[in-house]
Amino acid sequence: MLKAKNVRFAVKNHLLLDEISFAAEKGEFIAILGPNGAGKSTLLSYISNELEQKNKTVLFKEKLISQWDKRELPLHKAKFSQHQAGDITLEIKDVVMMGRYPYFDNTPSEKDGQAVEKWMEATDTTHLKNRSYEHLSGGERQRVHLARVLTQLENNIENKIILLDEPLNNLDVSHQFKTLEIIKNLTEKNNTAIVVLHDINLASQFADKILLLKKGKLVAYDTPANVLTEEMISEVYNFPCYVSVNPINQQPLILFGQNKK
Ligand SMILES: Nc1ncnc2c1ncn2[C@@H]1O[C@H](COP(=O)(O)OP(=O)(O)OP(=O)(O)O)[C@@H](O)[C@H]1O
Repeated sequence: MLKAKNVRFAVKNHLLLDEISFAAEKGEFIAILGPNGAGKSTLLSYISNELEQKNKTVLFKEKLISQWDKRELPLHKAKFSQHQAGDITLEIKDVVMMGRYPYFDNTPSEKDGQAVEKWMEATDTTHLKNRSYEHLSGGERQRVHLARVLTQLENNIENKIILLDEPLNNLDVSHQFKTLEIIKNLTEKNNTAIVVLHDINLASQFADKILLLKKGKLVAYDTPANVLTEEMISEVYNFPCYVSVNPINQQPLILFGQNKK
């Protein structure tokens, strides 16, 4: 579905991504984890073809991502970025409708309107539809952009990919779980999700695979049980931890800190 082969990316002699290779299969939920500055956002932007227009190291559906038609790719791939513009002067329903821009020229169709309604409902943003964006809270803004990105992928195409950079920022616990469940539902329909997360336990609970980064290098890429070990996590995050078992789903449960006794 998506293959990255020896991805290398440098800015002014500073190597941000160092020979990273991995393959994401259809239906997989992949969480990218790693400390601040590890290269998580850079990797997500790179595989999304935002950093190097002649990128020859990322294949999406067997074709170089840089060679995809610019109008066709947004129907198969959507990206949620960490930093959203703060000065949007539109009403919320129009912000979400931006996700349908690849589908119409001047006037949205009924289908476009239905897609907007569907994903506003799912992201719990319907009640905000006539509000102006600039006055929304951080978590509300986050959910509006999530609705926009999901609306973009509302079509009959199979095996789509969604790339999300810290989608849980500013969300309360119930909206964090709702968001992860939306992503999980997409992957259960054979779409692929690659998601940058900071919460290791949520990644452990929801992801099929963890891609662990440190200083631009891929440290591990495997199931949560194989990646989230005490040795690996305390080494990568440079912080002591204890790994237990989450009684809800039997996945690794990471507890940070040191026993002071
Ligand atoms: N355009 C750039 N020029 C120079 N350095 C950059 C540039 N973009 C990113 N970096 C540096 O590359 C490193 C990786 O950045 P990136 O944003 O990918 O990290 P991250 O793992 O997503 O971090 P965080 O968890 O803090 O969001 C950081 O040290 C950052 O300062």
